[in-house]
Amino acid sequence: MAVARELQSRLTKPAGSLGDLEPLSVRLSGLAGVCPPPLPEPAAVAVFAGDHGVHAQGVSPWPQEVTAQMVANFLAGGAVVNAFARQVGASVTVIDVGVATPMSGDFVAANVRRGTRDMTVEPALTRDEARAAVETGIRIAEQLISGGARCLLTGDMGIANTTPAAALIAAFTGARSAAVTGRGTGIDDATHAHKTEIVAAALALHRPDPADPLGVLATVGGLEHAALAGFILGAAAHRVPVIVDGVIAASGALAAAAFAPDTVAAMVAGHRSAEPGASVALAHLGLTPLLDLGMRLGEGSGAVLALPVVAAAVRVLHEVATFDSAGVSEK
Ligand SMILES: O=C(O)c1ccc[n+]([C@@H]2O[C@H](COP(=O)([O-])O)[C@@H](O)[C@H]2O)c1
Ligand SMILES: Cc1cc2nc[nH]c2cc1C
Repeated sequence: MAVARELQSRLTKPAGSLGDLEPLSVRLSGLAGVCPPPLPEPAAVAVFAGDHGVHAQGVSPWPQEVTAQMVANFLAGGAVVNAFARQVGASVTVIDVGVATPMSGDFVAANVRRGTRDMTVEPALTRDEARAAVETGIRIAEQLISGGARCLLTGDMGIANTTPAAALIAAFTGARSAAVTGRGTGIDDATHAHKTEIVAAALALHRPDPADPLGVLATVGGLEHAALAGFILGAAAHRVPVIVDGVIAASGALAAAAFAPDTVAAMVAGHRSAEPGASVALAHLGLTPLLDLGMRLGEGSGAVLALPVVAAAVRVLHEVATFDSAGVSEK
């Protein structure tokens, strides 16, 4: 990191003129243990899909079957994340960690159970189920890295999954339900008020202990949230940067940081999701999002859009001339 900072100071640009890209390039040098660090390519998106028992509480306007239908859409290449991934040259891998509807197709089959239990009634998962999903996330990260990926991007699909994301963010940050519960795919004021109460009720029922991340994931989390936590742990363990997408990924990132605080060093916040909990989570992690486009789609869409920004931050260290080499006068 010291070498990267010193190199940044000699490049042909005023110090600090690349804003957040400069500390990002320094951080990625530290992560890789070399300056300049490798370009973040090839890049691989992993979309973890799951369903949620809390859907029965009327927290999302969409039917649960949409999760499986969107998995088919990802596999056919027709979703937004596919279009964005083609734009930046990233691969897309889809993993079923907990979809309720039976499916066939070319996804990674790692279904732990067909949807979580309703967290307002009982723990969403057993500790063993949560652990299985975390381990799937680790395994997917390791497989993508051993296949050559030098940057991982988080993706998620799960109707109603912004509700457990809000509960996880409240549990790990101590924020109130009202500060982290948002409108998800788009709900009216009455449904939003109801969803905020559902999150508060689940937290009051389970009183999750933030020092026990597996317990938090099991009581108020989801299978894709747990898998995303593992995916981030796997990336960090291999010193590969992981671009965190929206609010679901941010809740998984909090779990990863609770398991192993050093993993934050591998995280890059791709964008600021419109979902309020995302900003609460990123602030808790000390991460500044690269993009702020008012997006709230998920699937990994915001992470994929941020990839060229991460690549550009690294490319500066590889290619930009120094004042000395280019014969440019210093101030
Ligand atoms: O990534 C985000 O910040 C984000 C914000 C709002 C919605 N989503 C996506 O929308 C779905 C969950 O929304 P909901 O309203 O059903 O909880 C799920 O498939 C997420 O990927 C994702
Ligand atoms: C259509 C649709 C696409 C999505 N992609 C991620 N979450 C989604 C939710 C819906 C409803």
